[in-house]
Amino acid sequence: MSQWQPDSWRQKPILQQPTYHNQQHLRDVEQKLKSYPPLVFAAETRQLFKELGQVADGNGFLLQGGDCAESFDEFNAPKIRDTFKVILQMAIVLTFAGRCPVTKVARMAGQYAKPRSGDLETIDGVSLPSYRGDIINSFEFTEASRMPDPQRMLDAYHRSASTLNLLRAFAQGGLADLHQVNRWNMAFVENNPLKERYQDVARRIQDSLEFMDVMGINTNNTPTLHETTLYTSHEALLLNYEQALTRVDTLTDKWYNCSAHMLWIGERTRQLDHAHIEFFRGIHNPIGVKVGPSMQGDELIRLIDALNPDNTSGRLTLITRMGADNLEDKLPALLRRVKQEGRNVVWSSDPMHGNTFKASSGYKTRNFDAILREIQQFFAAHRSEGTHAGGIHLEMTGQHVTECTGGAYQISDDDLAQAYKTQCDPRLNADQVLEMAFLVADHLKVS
Ligand SMILES: O=C[C@H](O)[C@H](O)COP(=O)(O)O
Ligand SMILES: C=C(OP(=O)(O)O)C(=O)O
Repeated sequence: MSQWQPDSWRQKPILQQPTYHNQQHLRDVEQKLKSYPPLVFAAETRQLFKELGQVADGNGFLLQGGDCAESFDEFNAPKIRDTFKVILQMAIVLTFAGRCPVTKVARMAGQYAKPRSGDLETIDGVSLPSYRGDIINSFEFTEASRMPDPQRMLDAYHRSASTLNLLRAFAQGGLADLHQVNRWNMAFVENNPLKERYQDVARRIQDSLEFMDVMGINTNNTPTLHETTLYTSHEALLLNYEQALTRVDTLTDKWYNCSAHMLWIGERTRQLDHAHIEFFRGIHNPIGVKVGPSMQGDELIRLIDALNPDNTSGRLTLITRMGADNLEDKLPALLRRVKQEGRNVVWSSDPMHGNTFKASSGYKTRNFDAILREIQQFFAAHRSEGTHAGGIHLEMTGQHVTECTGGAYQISDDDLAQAYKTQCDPRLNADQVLEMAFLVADHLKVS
């Protein structure tokens, strides 16, 4: 195999990239980004690697979630805070139910590039380049807005830095206090139409916290009760940007992509002889790869070996996104094969991307029950194959959008128009995603 360099991907075929018209501008932006500070520190990514190693070995759970695509226009503190809060609320429920550590990884602070099914979008007979995420072009449907602009990489970098700064402040500065997080959960349950269903778990968490208080285990003497660690992640799709933020760690002399702690390769760009696999094989971060319903056992083993030749636990997370109607058919054989071949991976379920459809109202949506069904089948498949259902990966927001149908508030096709804000795929809203956590908790208890 030829020698890896941060730019060796440039010799390979590549999909889902923009065509920049001003190549000099592109080079200038790349040079500037290269001179900017890294967004994360390599030692932090090694800590995440270690935690994911425990998940791969069956001793933990990965909760990964956030926007489908972060947006430059919706870049504000309440939005960041609300998603942060809801991730913590979910994590407390899952930790309690699973009796195991939950590693929290946000799709935030860099989730700006989107692969698309088509290169063009057509509205009223006018065809323009598809929106590919704010790091590339703008959502507005005009010729100028849809033109890829390298400057946007710098804008994405600065927004990612600010987002990360606020997340770190929330994580260490008091907003992550477990008592506080539990109060939010109690309020969620109290107001939920299906509160009887969720009350029991919420009350038992409350009792545990009260018991710890009585025993003198409190925020004054136990940092884990008022601080947390939230890692960041995104799809490393736009390799010009990712390369510019890839640096040699001075402590280990190894290459790390310092744009986020964890990066993943999408379903559409994971061809073995293509650029994304080449780029990912050389970075030392923990990485993910999406696994859709077309994946075959032999191909999966080749993919695992290309990305994790040393078979290190924690390096590779396989994020399955089969669709609720396909999972039972497709996943068990892959679980069996990977187990037989002794490969160490984290198995995580993305129940969103295989369950998208167009509602009668015309909106692209997903239904709560299909999402839940895919997660239930994921747990069932792991139970029957004797493997570890290691995590979930959700497109979600802490805000009260109406993008996915169903849930306790029974969002219907006709309700979607009320607050449909996503620029790409539909997200579970704050209530739906918390309900999901309470329902997933039932599975963690028995798995
Ligand atoms: O998030 C994933 C993809 O970017 C998205 O599903 C593509 O959507 P499209 O099929 O509308 O292009
Ligand atoms: C594009 C995504 O998913 P997939 O590659 O699975 O379609 C995503 O998670 O944003």
